[in-house]
Parts: sequence; C-alpha cells; structure tokens
Amino acid sequence: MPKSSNTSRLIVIEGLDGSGKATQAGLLAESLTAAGTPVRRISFPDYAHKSSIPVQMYLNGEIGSLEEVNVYAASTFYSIDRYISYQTDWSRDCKEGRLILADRYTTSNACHQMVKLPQKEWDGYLDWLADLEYTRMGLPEPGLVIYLDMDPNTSRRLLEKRYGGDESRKDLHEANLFYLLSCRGAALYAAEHWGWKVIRCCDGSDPYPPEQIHQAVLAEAEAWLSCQHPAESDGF
Ligand SMILES: Cc1cn([C@H]2C[C@H](O)[C@@H](COP(=O)(O)OP(=O)(O)O)O2)c(=O)[nH]c1=O
Repeated sequence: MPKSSNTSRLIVIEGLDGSGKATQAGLLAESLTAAGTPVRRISFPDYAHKSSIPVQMYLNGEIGSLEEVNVYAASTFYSIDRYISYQTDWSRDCKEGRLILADRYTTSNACHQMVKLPQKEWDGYLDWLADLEYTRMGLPEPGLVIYLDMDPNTSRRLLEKRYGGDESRKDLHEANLFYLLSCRGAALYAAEHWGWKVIRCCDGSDPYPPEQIHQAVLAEAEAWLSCQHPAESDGF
C-alpha cells in the first residue's frame, strides 16, 4: 500500500462498470450522515467540469482505439481531471478534515488502465501512478478503498439494462467485453498490492441485494472510522 505523507479522511468506492458504486456510495453517505458524520461526496470522471474533456475525447474514441492510446497518456487524462477538481472544489474540505467519499478515484486507473500492460509491468505502473498523483501532484491518498467485487458477466448484464440494448451508448471501455473481463484481474491485483477491502457482491451470476452489500460496506467504513480522529465539524 503506498502510504504518502498525505493520507486523508477519504473513502473510495471502487468497482468495475456496472458494479453498483453509485448506489453504494449513496447508501453509505446516507447511513454515515444519519449517524452524525456528514460526508462530502465526489465522483470521477468529473463530467460536469471541462477538466474532463480529454477523458471524454478518449472514451468517445476520438484519440484512438483502446489499443492505440498510450496507457500512461490515458491515465494522465484522468489524473489531470482529478487534480483540477481537487484544486477548484474539495481541497478545503479535505484539509479541514471533513470526511470525503469518492465514487472512483486514482484507484480506477489501477483497474482500467493498468490492465492494458503486460502483467510483469504492473508493479512499475502502480508505483508510477502513486508517485504521480499522491506524491508529485499532491492529491490526497485514500485512507480506505472498498472494492465492490462483481463478476464482470453480471456487471455486463446490469450495464445492458442501463443502456436498453443500445450498443452506441457504450463508451470505449464498455464496448469491449474481453477488456472488461480482464479488468477484474487487474483490480484484484491492485487490491492485494494496495490493501483495499474487497466485498463480494454476487453469488455466481446473481448480484446480492443492494442492502446486503451496503451492510458490508458500512461495517468496513465504521471499522476504519473508529480508528480515525474525527473532524471538529463532525459534531463529536
Ligand atoms: C475515474 C477513472 C475512470 N476510468 C474509466 C472507468 C470507466 O470505464 C470509464 C468511465 O468511468 P465512469 O464514468 O465511472 O463510467 P460510467 O459512468 O460509464 O459507468 O473510465 C479510468 O480508466 N481511470 C480513472 O481514473
């Protein structure tokens, strides 16, 4: 696990496309807020901001195919989006020690970009990524990463529902099943390497009910929070 000097009260919900990250981030935010710990929510890519334009061009296939776009270049498009978001939006909350909850973060590059490299280059990629975002750019390093481990075939079925069978609405990543299947291997590798908490989200091909997954997510968050110093604004 990279432990830079700027580890923060930042919880990341990570998972493949269609794994239920937004649902779980919403449920976790509700539960923590109800228990007296207000949460600042963020999400990446930051589509509402022009910082994500290179990411949007990449996902639309405007820069090249999945194989053509250099892994380090593609990763950097996302890193820049995060840096701009941090600087212009949530750095103050973070420095004041508020609890931040992110739907995707640097960790998504480890799942979705690293996989395009041969496995013998994965350790080098993870070191490069942590150095770029946490050390050089000074982005906060998450204190807790929860990986929602959904079988890629199941998440693909959930994505199909989201798009109602319209293939043209899928982005560069979602359109490639082999790629999505491979991402799980990269994600589990990164989870082991960086010490993420992995929560199994399906039994064979059937997803567990969101409330059941939420209880597991909440237990991890509460266990981690109990070891943290609360911010004064949390009302403790
Ligand atoms: C945030 C982030 C996302 N990604 C990938 C994951 C997704 O395949 C894609 C778009 O993310 P996202 O918008 O979460 O997917 P969707 O809304 O279509 O479900 O970008 C990275 O490769 N690196 C990153 O840092």
